[in-house]
Order: sequence, then structure tokens, then C-alpha cells
Amino acid sequence: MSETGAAGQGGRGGHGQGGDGRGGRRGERQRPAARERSAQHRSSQRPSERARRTDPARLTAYTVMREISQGAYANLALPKLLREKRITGRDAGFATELVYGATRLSGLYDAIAARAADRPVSSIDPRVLDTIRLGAHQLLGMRVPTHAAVDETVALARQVNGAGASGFVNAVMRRISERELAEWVEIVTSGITDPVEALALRTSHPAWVAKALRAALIGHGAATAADVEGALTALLEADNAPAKVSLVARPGLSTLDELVAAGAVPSSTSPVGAVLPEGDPGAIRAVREGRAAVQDEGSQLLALALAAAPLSSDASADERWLDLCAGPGGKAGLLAALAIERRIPFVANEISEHRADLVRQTLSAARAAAADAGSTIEVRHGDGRLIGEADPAAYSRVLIDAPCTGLGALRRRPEARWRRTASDVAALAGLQRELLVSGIDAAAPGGVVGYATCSPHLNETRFVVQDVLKKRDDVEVVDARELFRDASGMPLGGLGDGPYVQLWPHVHGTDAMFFALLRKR
Ligand SMILES: C[S@@+](CC[C@H](N)C(=O)[O-])C[C@H]1O[C@@H](n2cnc3c(N)ncnc32)[C@H](O)[C@@H]1O
Repeated sequence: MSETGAAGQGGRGGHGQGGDGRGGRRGERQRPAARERSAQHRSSQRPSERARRTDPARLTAYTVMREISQGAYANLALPKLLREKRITGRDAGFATELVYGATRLSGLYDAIAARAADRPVSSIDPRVLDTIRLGAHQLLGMRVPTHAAVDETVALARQVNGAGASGFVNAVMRRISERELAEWVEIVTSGITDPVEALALRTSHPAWVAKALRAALIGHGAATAADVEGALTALLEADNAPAKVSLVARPGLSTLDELVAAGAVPSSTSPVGAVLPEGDPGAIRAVREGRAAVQDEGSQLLALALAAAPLSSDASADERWLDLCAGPGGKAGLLAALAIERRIPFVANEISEHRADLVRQTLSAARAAAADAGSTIEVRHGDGRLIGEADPAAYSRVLIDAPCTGLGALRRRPEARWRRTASDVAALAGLQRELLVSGIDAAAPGGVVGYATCSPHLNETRFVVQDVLKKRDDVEVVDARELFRDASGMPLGGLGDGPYVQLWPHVHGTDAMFFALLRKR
């Protein structure tokens, strides 16, 4: 499901109409003075005089926020609950925007709530804090009129947090509603002297993430120390914008025409991609049948680049491809389709049994097509670190899409920025290096190896490749930029100084994927 457009999807009820305030346009928002009067009027009513229950969309959003606080993923928990509660259409969009926005921006909203409540958020019951985050997002990040945002949040608090808490929520909401977002940002960042830390709070990122992304922009050649602040601002803001729903037409299994006929628009970024402006991708037959899929265009470009990379003249043939860590199978799906077209056997390996099953599901249409074409697609469940030794020099193309922090895909995972810690980067370092070593060992002479991450963090990207290469003389780096072409076949710009490729949400509209191309001697 798309996470777009919640409040912007059309008017349903508005100020003065007794509605719940969803769907008003930005221009219809009350001005601060009117908002203040309205909030004061409301706050003079006892919470018990107001609506006792909120609507199913807000209640669902709250329930998912609680699940996220217990470790759930928004992109899994929310669609499941929406289905269970039979919430669809505009209401589903509203709930989605509430969960995604309130979760992404919780760092900023917590700082604002602490000021409004005049106490640290650590002293607020986490269940009440989730209610306040949802209310703050309606007031400061959506187009919900003040009275509706306050009333509905207080009603939600009464329903899920209790009557006592609803009085507190009412007071905090009223204080928050007294100022516009820009004023609050000014207030909460005013004491911060480090400009990156201030920007991090303004855009609701942990400071360590903002600092790592700043270093990555410079380290990958996307900015200089002199102009990095503008690029960093654009990148962090892009992390807060809902990602569009991108589709891939797996070659030989589906076509762009088929996706366009189902309502998608051809991508300008990927030659096999399309963008679905609205609607459920699961309703598209080609997607349901595994001939097409939801896939970031950056991931598409990366798989296409690996498939297009020239082998050296030492290569005996382009005879066998390997995806070393394939789960859940997005890139394997595209690579497998390309391998079938060339009648090349394809192996997808994954260490987690559950994720190996997901790869099997993802590749089911490709496996059927391979059988028809007399080609093979094999899904293995095992440790990729062992394949280099078990299967040395056996593959002409190897993809290592390494487990990483996912700092390049924060716009898709609203909770990820708050879950990750700087120590995760170090914890993954050894595994990333071992997988790359194994992948190189598995590559045949003259074959190519692609090392990829959906993180631009320098410690997960360049430094991994450079470290591994220091210890080997049987592999060389190839400039990968030439292989990244847009939908019209033109070289993609903004990829950095080479030889590696770094994509960026604020430049390419893709996740911040990293790709290094190596060739085995
Ligand atoms: C970034 S994801 C791969 C995404 C995938 N290429 C796609 O496009 O859908 C990394 C995967 O590596 C798997 N993994 C982690 N350690 C591994 C290992 N030692 N061997 C093989 N796979 C591993 C993880 O379970 C995860 O599914």
C-alpha cells in the first residue's frame, strides 16, 4: 500500500462541519490566532464533555505505534491491522500518514512535547507519549484543523490512556497548537551550538545518523566540506518524504506496457521500472503473479548494472550467476529474469530459512519460466561466507547485497532511524568483509563481483571494499558509473567521483544504494 497522501486525499469533514478534520488542504488551515482561540475554547471543556471515542483510523494508528514500540515494523504491522479492521481507501491513507509521520518525526515531536509539557519525555508514560506524537503530527505535520486534531487526540487518550491522562494530553495539545512548526523548531533548536546536531533535530534524525550521512556525502563525492550543509539538508528532508511506489517489470515475465495498462507510469530512472501514483500494487495481476514486483529503482539499476558489466577476455563464458545473500529476493527476481533470457543458471543463497522461503516465493514465476526455457534457478539456504570455499571460481557474476544498517532507506522504514545505533555499523563490519571475500573467491577468473548496500555509510561501503582489496591481488576495481543508465539509456548523473556508485534519495529519487564493481583476474 502506498503511504502517500493521507490528509491530502480529499476533503472529508472540516472545521465547523462537525467532521474529524481529515482532508483539509494546507490553505484551509486555521491561522495561529484562530487556532489558539479554538484550542482555548476546547480546553475549557472538561475532557469528559467531549467525544469519548476516536475513529477507527486514529485508533489503528495508535495500536500500530504501540506495536512499533515493542519491535514491530511499520510496513508489516500497519497493512496487517488495516486489513483486519477493514480500513481502506482514504481512511487507510490517513492512518498510514499518521503512523509514518509520527514515527519518523518522533524525535522532533518529543522535543516539542517536552517543552509543551514542561517536563522531559522520559517522565511521560510511553503510551501517552505515542498519543501525543500522533496529535502533534496532526497539528504540525498534516492539514488537520486544530480543533479536530485536539479533540480527536483527547478522545483517543480517553479511550486508550484513561480519563486522567486525557486531561494531560489536552493541556499538551493545547500548548503545541499555540505555535506553528517553524516556531517550535526555532525554540527547540535554539540552545544547540553544533549546526549538524541542530539540523538533525530539525529533520528528526539521531545526531549520529546526520553526522554519518554528512561524512558519506563528502566521502562519496556528492558534496564538498564547503557545500555539504545544503546537500545534507536535502538528504535529511528526503528521508522524511513518503517514498513513491516503484515497480519493476521483470524482463521476459512482464512488460512496462502491462504495468502502464494497470495504472503505472514509466519510470524516468530505470528502463525496467514504473511508478504507481495511487492504488494497491498487490491489485496488479503481474505483481500478484511474481512477474513484476515492488522494487526501488536504485535496486533495479544495480541489478541491471551487474548483468551488463563486461567480463574480461579471461572469462571462459558467462556461465553461472550467484546472489550470495538474496533474501527476500528483490534483486534476485530481476537477475533471475535476466539470467533466463540468456539461458544462464542462477543460484540465490540466503542464510535465514524464513527469508530463503521468501526468495522461493519471489522467484516462483521465474522458476516456472526457467523450467520452460530449459534453464535452472536454484534457491539455497546457507551461510554465504562458506560458498567461496565450497564453490570456488564457479560463477561469472556474483552479487553481494550485504546485510547493512539500511541508513539509505530511512524514508521507507520510519522506525529504523530510532532503532539503529552507531555500534550496529561496527557489528556488521566483519560480516560484510567476510561475505565480500567469499563472493570474490566464488567468482571465476574474468568474472565480475558486485558489492552493494542500502546504506551510504563509509564504514559499510568504500572502507569495506578498500580493506578487502588491500589483502588481495586477484581482483581489480572497475568504474561502475558507466553502467548506470536512465530509462532513456543516458548515463545517470550525480553518481560521485567513481569508481564506485552512490545513489541518493535527494538526487536520484532512489534509496541511497552503494555499488562497487570488481573484476576477478
Ligand atoms: C540487504 S539484504 C539482501 C536484500 C536482497 N538482495 C533483495 O534485494 O531483496 C541482506 C540479506 O543477507 C542475509 N544474510 C545475512 N548474513 C548472511 C550470510 N552469512 N550468508 C548469506 N546471507 C546472509 C540476510 O538474512 C538478508 O536477507
